[in-house]
Amino acid sequence: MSILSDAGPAGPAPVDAVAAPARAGAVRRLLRNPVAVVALVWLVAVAVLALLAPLLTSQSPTASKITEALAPMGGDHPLGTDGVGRDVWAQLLYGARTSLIGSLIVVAVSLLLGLPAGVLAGYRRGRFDAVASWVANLLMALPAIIVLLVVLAQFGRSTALAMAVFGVIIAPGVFRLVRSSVIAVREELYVDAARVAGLSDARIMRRHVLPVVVPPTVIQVSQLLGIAIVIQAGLEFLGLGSANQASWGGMLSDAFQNIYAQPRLLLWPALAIVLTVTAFSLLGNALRDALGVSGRVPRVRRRQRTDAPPVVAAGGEVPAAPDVPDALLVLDGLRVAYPTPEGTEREVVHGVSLTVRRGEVLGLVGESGSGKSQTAFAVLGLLPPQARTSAARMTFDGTDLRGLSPAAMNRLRGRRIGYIPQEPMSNLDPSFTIGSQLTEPMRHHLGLSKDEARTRALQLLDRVGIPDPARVFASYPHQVSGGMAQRVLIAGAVSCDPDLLIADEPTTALDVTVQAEVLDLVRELQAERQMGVVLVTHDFGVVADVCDTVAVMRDGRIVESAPAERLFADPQHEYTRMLLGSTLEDTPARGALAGAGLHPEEIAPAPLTSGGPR
Ligand SMILES: Nc1ncnc2c1ncn2[C@@H]1O[C@H](COP(=O)(O)OP(=O)(O)OP(=O)(O)O)[C@@H](O)[C@H]1O
Repeated sequence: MSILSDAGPAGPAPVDAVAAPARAGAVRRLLRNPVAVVALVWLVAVAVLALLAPLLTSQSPTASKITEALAPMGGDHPLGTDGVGRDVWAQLLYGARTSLIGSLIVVAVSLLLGLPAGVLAGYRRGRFDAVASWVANLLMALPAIIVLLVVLAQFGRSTALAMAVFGVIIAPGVFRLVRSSVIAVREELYVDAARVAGLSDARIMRRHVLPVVVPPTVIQVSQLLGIAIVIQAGLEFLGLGSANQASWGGMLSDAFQNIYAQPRLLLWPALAIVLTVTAFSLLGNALRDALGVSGRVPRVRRRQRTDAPPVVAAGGEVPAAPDVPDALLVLDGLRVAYPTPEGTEREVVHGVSLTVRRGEVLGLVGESGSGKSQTAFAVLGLLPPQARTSAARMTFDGTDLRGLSPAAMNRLRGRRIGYIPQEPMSNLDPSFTIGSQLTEPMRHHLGLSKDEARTRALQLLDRVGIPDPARVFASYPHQVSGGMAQRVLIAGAVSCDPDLLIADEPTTALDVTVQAEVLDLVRELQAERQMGVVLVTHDFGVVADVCDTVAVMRDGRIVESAPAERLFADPQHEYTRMLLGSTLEDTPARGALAGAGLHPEEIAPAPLTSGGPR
């Protein structure tokens, strides 16, 4: 086997030169930002003053003494008294409590409603998403202040109640943010890779989805805290807060009534509100910088391609999969269809039948859009939720894959069915080291301890030709080359000794010099472990190199399937001949090659004209 050198197509992995992942050191970066530090100091000071209020003043914030109204600063009243003789310092301290508790109620309620609903709607989609989005839109359409006035009129003047209701009203903001973050991340290939590795939804959520959702949510929370303080002060200014509770809004209201007699009364609550709200806002901005969140929803991946012309389903008999005694994978009449905006369905796989035996490499070949990946994803149970799949038979080692529960499918994927994707980089989560991504499925499926999984991962990295396994184990995906990342994914795909390997154009995204080495590796591992392999490709050169049998797909159908040598020597279908012709357009005609007794491996690898990297 030829071993890939440390230098991939992009040169040696520049481990020291690359930036640390956004997650690591976020707190350090935050604390290095002077604006964030000032904002934090102010907010902590307000919280401490609010907490220690009873120790910092002996005055009651609500006891009015009309004889001491508008008293100047000094003596028992360091900041003087208001229009009805209440101590301003005590009101400021206890008012901070009211403001902070009120804004915490808003955030707690909005997170409690928006966060789980957003995660569930974004991850599961379907009916729950439709209903939750509808409710969110409805709530957003309600005029918040009118709703608050109605609730307070109905249930009495309670700041806590008003803030809880306000939390419900702004929960759709949290819901939408979380939902769109989850949708974006669930479309990422590395989440599919985690699913293929057999990780449960809960684990994928904890490991891959939540880390993406948390940073924007934390930023939104800091903004919400500021907004809640303003809203609360507004309600209290209007006299809608609790009468027996000191508040900054109530202080403002009193100050306005005495603006000519004692204008300084306006100063303290105004300063407290403005500085606290500004601090929350600045902290939010600093958090965004520290966490490296752009505020932009990450790009949705490109699996949902609809660029191919519509396939018109034609009649015709679908050849049934022959009964093969040692068959590992049997597909009989597999169909995949998608709903169209017009309310009809568009079938993209029209009754595909094929069989893969143990130890056999089947090449699934055809032009772009011919349905190769849809067929492979149907076996893996990874089609988008809107896809409708049916088949007369779809078995893996005797297990019926149709209607298998998600938990049972998870147990198969990763453990008994491995998957090598087409784009190595997008299939590795950038926030975790390669080691942790390799060991997780082994610990989950094989029950290995952390150390055992590490040892096995290092052996696998060595086996797939990575020269410095320990370094790559500790690296993040962006610290290795594309060729090495693909080797890592191959190591991951075979890590639990699967019986079937599905490789979806595993070399398309790689430099041409690395392609042959990766194919060699797949072939070697297949032979060592006697795995059945489905190799999706648009490249007859790859087929000639690696495959035992070939199924040629066109417009969602298999038009010809035969042992590789026979197919190259004597293609039966006109389309196969056309594809071979386009592959070999600069070489002698196929008949001449066959006539000259050439072996398929002597055919120069060349991509089909219509194929290409995604
Ligand atoms: N989510 C989807 N909704 C609707 N149609 C889809 C969706 N995903 C794929 N298709 C359609 O299914 C057809 C087959 O796509 P598939 O990805 O299987 O092709 P392919 O042969 O693997 O092509 P490539 O070599 O480019 O990967 C295409 O016409 C594509 O537009």
